[in-house]
Amino acid sequence: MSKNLSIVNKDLKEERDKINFNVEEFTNWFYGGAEKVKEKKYIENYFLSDKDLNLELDTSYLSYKDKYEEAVRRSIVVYKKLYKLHNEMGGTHEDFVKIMENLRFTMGAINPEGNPFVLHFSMFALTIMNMTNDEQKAEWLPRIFNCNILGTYAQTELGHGTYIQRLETTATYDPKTKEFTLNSPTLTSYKWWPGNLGHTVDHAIVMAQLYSQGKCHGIQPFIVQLRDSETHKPLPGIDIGDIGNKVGFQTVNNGFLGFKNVKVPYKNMLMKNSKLLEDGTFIKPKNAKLNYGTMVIIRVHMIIDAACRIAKATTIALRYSLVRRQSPINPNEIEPKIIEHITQQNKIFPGIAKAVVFKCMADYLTKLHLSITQEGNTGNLARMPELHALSCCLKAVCTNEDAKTVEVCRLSCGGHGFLRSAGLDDVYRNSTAAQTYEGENTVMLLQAARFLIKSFNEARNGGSLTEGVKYLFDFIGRNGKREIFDNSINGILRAIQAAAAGRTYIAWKHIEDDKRHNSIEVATNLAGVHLTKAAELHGYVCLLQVGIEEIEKIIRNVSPALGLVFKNILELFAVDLILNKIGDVIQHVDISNEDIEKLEKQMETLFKFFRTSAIGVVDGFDFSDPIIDSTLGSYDGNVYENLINAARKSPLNQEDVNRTFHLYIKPFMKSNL
Ligand SMILES: CCCCCCCC/C=C\CCCCCCCCCC(=O)SCCNC(=O)CCNC(=O)[C@H](O)C(C)(C)COP(=O)(O)OP(=O)(O)OC[C@H]1O[C@@H](n2cnc3c(N)ncnc32)[C@H](O)[C@@H]1OP(=O)(O)O
Ligand SMILES: Cc1cc2nc3c(=O)[nH]c(=O)nc-3n(C[C@H](O)[C@H](O)[C@H](O)COP(=O)(O)OP(=O)(O)OC[C@H]3O[C@@H](n4cnc5c(N)ncnc54)[C@H](O)[C@@H]3O)c2cc1C
Repeated sequence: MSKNLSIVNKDLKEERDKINFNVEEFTNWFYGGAEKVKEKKYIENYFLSDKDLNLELDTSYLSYKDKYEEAVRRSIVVYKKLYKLHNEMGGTHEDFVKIMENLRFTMGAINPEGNPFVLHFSMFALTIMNMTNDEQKAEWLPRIFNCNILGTYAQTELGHGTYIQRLETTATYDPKTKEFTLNSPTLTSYKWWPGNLGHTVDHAIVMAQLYSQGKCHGIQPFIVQLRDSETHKPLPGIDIGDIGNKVGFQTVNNGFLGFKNVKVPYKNMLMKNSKLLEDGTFIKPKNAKLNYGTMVIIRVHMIIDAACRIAKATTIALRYSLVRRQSPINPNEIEPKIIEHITQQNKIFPGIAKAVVFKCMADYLTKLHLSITQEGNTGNLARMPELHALSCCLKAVCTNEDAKTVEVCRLSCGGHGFLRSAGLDDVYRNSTAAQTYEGENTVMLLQAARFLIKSFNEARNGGSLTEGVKYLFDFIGRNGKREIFDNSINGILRAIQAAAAGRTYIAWKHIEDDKRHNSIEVATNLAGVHLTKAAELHGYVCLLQVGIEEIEKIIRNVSPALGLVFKNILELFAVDLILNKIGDVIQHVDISNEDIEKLEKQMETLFKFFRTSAIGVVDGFDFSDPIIDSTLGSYDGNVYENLINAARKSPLNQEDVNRTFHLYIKPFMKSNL
C-alpha cells in the first residue's frame, strides 16, 4: 500500500477541501479528549513502528499453523514492549489499562485474525480481579500481570454454551484432602471454544458443577493449571487441543479440554461470591448470577468494539466511493464519483451515523456499569437485573447491526470489496463472531425480553419502572389508542417507543392467552418471536434515547459547525431507524402515508447535507493506514495503485510460470484427450 501521504488522490483532496468543520475536534470527541488522542497516537506508533513485528508479511497467505505461530511471535514482541512502556509511563494500574485499551485496536492490525492471548488479558484477568477474595488476589494477580502464568476462561462445553446451568464438568470436594477432583464425565462435557486454550495458555478459569457433602451447588469458577510450567506438556488427566479451522478468529487458538480425575487445591475455587468452608459446607452468594459477572463486563465492552468495526468499514467504503467513478447519471456527463448515486449514500451514510450513536451508547453503558458495580461492592445488588438486561439487549442489537453494516459496506465496494486487501473480510468475520460469542444474540434478546415483560406487568399493576422502560407507562396510559406521529426527533423516539411497547404488549398477551392451556415456560417459548422483536425495538429505543441525550450535550460543548454535523448525524440515525422499522411503527402509531413520504424526503435532505461532512467524519475516526489496512480505504485514496501493488505480492506472482503448468496443465493440453 502507498505510504506517501503527500500525494493524495485529487478527488479525495477536493472532498477534504470542502469540509466545513474541524475534523480534529470530532476526533477529540470520539476518543474522549485531545490528551487521549495524543496518547492513542503515541501508543499506536510505539507498537506499529517496531520492525520486529514484520508487518510487511501478509499473514493471510500463510497456512493455519504458520498463522498461529506468527501471531504468537508478534504478540510476544508487543507484550514485551507493553511492559517496557508501562514502566516508562510510571507503572500504575491506570497506565496499564490505558495501554491495553489502545492496544485493542492496534492488535487488530498486528494480528488481523485474532490475538492468541486476548483471553488472558480480558476474561481471565477480569475474573480473577472480580471474583476472588483478598488472599486469592494476592496470590494470583501478580503472576497474571507479570505473565508468569497465562490463562483463559473455559466455560462453554461441546454440549452446552447457552444454558450454562447444565454444564457437565464436575468439581467434587473432599474435605479430607482439601481438594477438588475435576472430571469430564461425558464427551459433551468437554470444554469447547475457549480462546487461547488449545496450545497457548497453561491455566484456565474452569466453570464446573460443584459437588460437596453429596449435593450439587451449581456452577462455580475454579483456577486450574493445565500445562507444566517448564515443558508446557498437558498435566496428567488433561486432554487438550485446538478445535480446528473456523469461519474467522483463525489465530485465537480456540481449544477443547477434558479432565480425568484432575486434583485442584481448595484455595483455587474463586470465593468472592459463593463460599465453600473447608469442611465442605456451601454458603450461597447473595445473588447466584454474580458468577456471571465477567460476561456482563465483556458485553458492555462489545458495544464500543461494534462501533469501531462500523467506523472502520464505513471509512473504507466512503473513501473508496469518493475516488471510484462509474456510470454517468446524465448520459453526456463524465462518470461521477459513485457516492453521487443516492443508493450509495443510502448504503454508507446511515452506517456512519450508527458508529457515532453506538459510541454514545458505549460511553453511557460504561458509566452505568461502573456505578452499578460500585453499588454492588457495597452489597446493593438491586440494579443488577437492569444492567444484565440492557447489556444483553445492546450486545445483540449492536453486533447484529455491526455485521449487517459491515456487509453492506463490502457490497458498496463492488468487486474490489471482495478482495482480502480491501480489508473488510476480517472486520466482517469479527462482527459475525461477536453475534455468537459472549451469549448468542437471540438468547440475549430473550433475556432482555424477560425484563421487558416483568416491567410491563409492573406498569400494569401501577408499580415503579426503571428510567429506560418508563415509556411502557405511556403505552398503558393510551389505553389502546395509537400514538400520534409528529415529525421531530422526539416524535420519532415516541414512535419507536410506541412500537417497542406495542410489541411487548403483543408478546405479553400471547403469553397470557397461551398460559390458559400451557405452562408459563411453554407459553413464553411460543411467544418467542414477538419477544425478540420487542427486545430488539427496545434496544433501538435505548440507542435513540441515549443518542439524543448525549448528542444534545455534545452540541452544547462543541463549535457550532461541528454541532450541526452532530445534529445531522442524529437525524440520519433516527430517520433511517424509523424507515427501517416502519412495519412495526404502523401497527402502533397513527402515521400517514404523507408522513412516511415526508420522512423519505427528509432522508434525502439529510444525505445532501451530510455529503460534504461525511469524509470529515470518517477521517475524524482517525484510523491510521496500518490500522485501516485497506487498499480501498487508505488515507491517500490511491486505490488503483494500492490494488495492483497488493496483487503483485500474491505468492503466485513470485514466478512467471507455476510448476503446475509442467506437471499437469501442459501434459493435459498435449494429450489430445
Ligand atoms: C487486565 C486489564 C483488563 C483490561 C480490560 C480489557 C477488556 C477487554 C474487553 C474486550 C475484549 C474482548 C475480547 C473478548 C473475547 C471474548 C471471547 C468470547 C468469550 C465467551 O464467549 S465466554 C462464554 C460466554 N457465554 C455466554 O455468554 C453464555 C450465555 N448464557 C447465559 O449468559 C446464561 O445462561 C443465561 C443468562 C442465558 C441464562 O442463565 P440461567 O442461569 O439459566 O438463568 P435463568 O435461570 O434462565 O434465569 C434468568 C434470570 O437470571 C437473571 N440473570 C441472568 N444473568 C444475569 C446476570 N449476569 N446478572 C443479573 N441477572 C442475571 C435474568 O435477569 C433472569 O432474571 P428473572 O428470572 O427474569 O428475574
Ligand atoms: C469465536 C468464538 C469465541 C468463543 N470464545 C469462548 C471462550 O473464550 N470461552 C468460552 O467459554 N466460550 C467461548 N465461545 C462460546 C460461545 O460463548 C457460545 O458458542 C455461545 O454462548 C453460544 O452458545 P452455543 O454455542 O451453545 O449455541 P446454542 O445455544 O447451541 O445455539 C444454537 C441455536 O439455538 C438457539 N437457542 C439456544 N438456546 C435457546 C433459547 N433458550 N431460546 C431460544 N433459542 C435458543 C440459539 O438462538 C441458536 O440459534 C466462543 C464462541 C465463538 C464463536
